[in-house]
Amino acid sequence: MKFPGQRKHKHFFPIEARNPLLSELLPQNKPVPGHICGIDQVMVDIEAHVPDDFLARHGLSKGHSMVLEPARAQAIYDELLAGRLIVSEFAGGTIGNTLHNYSVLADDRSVLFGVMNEQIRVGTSAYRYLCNTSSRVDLNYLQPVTGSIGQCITLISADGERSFAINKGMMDRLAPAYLDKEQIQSASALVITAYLMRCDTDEPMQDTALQAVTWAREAGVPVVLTMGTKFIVEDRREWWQQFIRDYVTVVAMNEDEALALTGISEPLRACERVLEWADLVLCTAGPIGLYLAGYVDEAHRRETGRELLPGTIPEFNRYEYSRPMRRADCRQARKIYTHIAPYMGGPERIKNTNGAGDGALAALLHDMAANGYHRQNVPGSAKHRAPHLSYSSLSQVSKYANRVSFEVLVQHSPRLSRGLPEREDSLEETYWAR
Ligand SMILES: Nc1ncnc2c1ncn2[C@@H]1O[C@H](COP(=O)(O)OP(=O)(O)OP(=O)(O)O)[C@@H](O)[C@H]1O
Ligand SMILES: Nc1nc2c(ncn2[C@@H]2O[C@H](CO)[C@@H](O)[C@H]2O)c(=O)[nH]1
Repeated sequence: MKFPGQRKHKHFFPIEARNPLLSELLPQNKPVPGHICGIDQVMVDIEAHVPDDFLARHGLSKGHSMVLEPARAQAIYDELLAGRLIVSEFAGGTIGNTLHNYSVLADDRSVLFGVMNEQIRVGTSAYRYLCNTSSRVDLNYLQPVTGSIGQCITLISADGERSFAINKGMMDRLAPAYLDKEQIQSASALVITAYLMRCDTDEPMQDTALQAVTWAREAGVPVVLTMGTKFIVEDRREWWQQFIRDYVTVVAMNEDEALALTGISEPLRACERVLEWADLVLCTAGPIGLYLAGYVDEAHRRETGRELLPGTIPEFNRYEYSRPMRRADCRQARKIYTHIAPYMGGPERIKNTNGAGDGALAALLHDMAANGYHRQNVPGSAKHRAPHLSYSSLSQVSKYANRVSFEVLVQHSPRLSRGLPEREDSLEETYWAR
């Protein structure tokens, strides 16, 4: 596994160096490998650039994701095709993107649970999906189906905002029998999306997701939930709050989803509320940057070296140099927060914002998985005197997450085509320099 973020040499993982002392301490000479698991509605993104009246004409809501009747989705597709407006067909799905980006950033294995066409012809959506997925994403557990994976018509407006119209195909047909308990219970994290819960009542996806989170919870594997779109949350706010209380360790959302979930529009206050139900919160806020919120035990808190920030919670970033912990692992839990403005003030030109949030989450997952990996391989390290959720501080993770979002904004697809530049050897120093 690569080190999360790009740091100076002194911070690099010692475990790859084959330290002879370490080899004696550990029964095995090879580092124990880690992995993360995710469940997704397997789909491709079919991207087209359209004026806003196109969305209005087709009854689509800007910025959101709607599942359409197949005939309606087909009509949109045909119109785009006739107008030669389709620019690409690329692997998508919010969890597929997150796992792919995780594998690219961490150079580590991730396991995707989902469906895949039993027979694949060159050039079809299923073929595109496989072509555009990192070889570090393990696709061996996919459930074969007769029928197609989903198609997500991704409509990009002039301002870079994206709206989704989905032709679901067989994407919600994933049955619990195609999960692997052992893989889930030995993972560093299980990632799911709220989208999984909007399947039809006769489709198994919701039950499958519930089975997976139950197994993860049983084994103490962090469950990471990304909210998807505000509409899913708005419809069942109480249900989601209870779901998070019951199963979820980390919530990832943008400020609209935060509002839908908590009724609070200010991201910091919304994060504070979500901390009543979960242990760690990532809230992206477009051009405002992003917030991370979590808990630390008073005995392990670390004060920031940056200036204290004003906000609805005054000096909220005071302990942002702390590494987050589960609330239940703290003797005296304290809420901690950090905020970071967009990397380098944001890109000069945003290609499209699709997947910027997924990118930030992949970075957070990388740091969490790195912590598990390090704990397994160097269990006696001072880093693990307390059970932290991440390897780095809240502040450092936010920089890394933001840096990855930036990389997604300046490229075309939500999936990273390569990792971050190796020579960016210190985030601290290069962070604000253009
Ligand atoms: N207009 C912008 N200018 C500068 N940075 C931006 C802009 N939009 C997004 N970002 C960066 O990308 C991150 C994530 O963006 P955003 O809040 O739009 O995610 P999202 O809505 O969850 O996206 P998606 O659902 O497509 O993955 C932000 O925290 C910020 O760092
Ligand atoms: N799993 C899933 N992903 C979606 C849905 N709608 C949009 N997305 C994905 O969200 C990604 C951006 O976050 C895009 O690449 C889309 O493929 C949905 O209903 N389910």
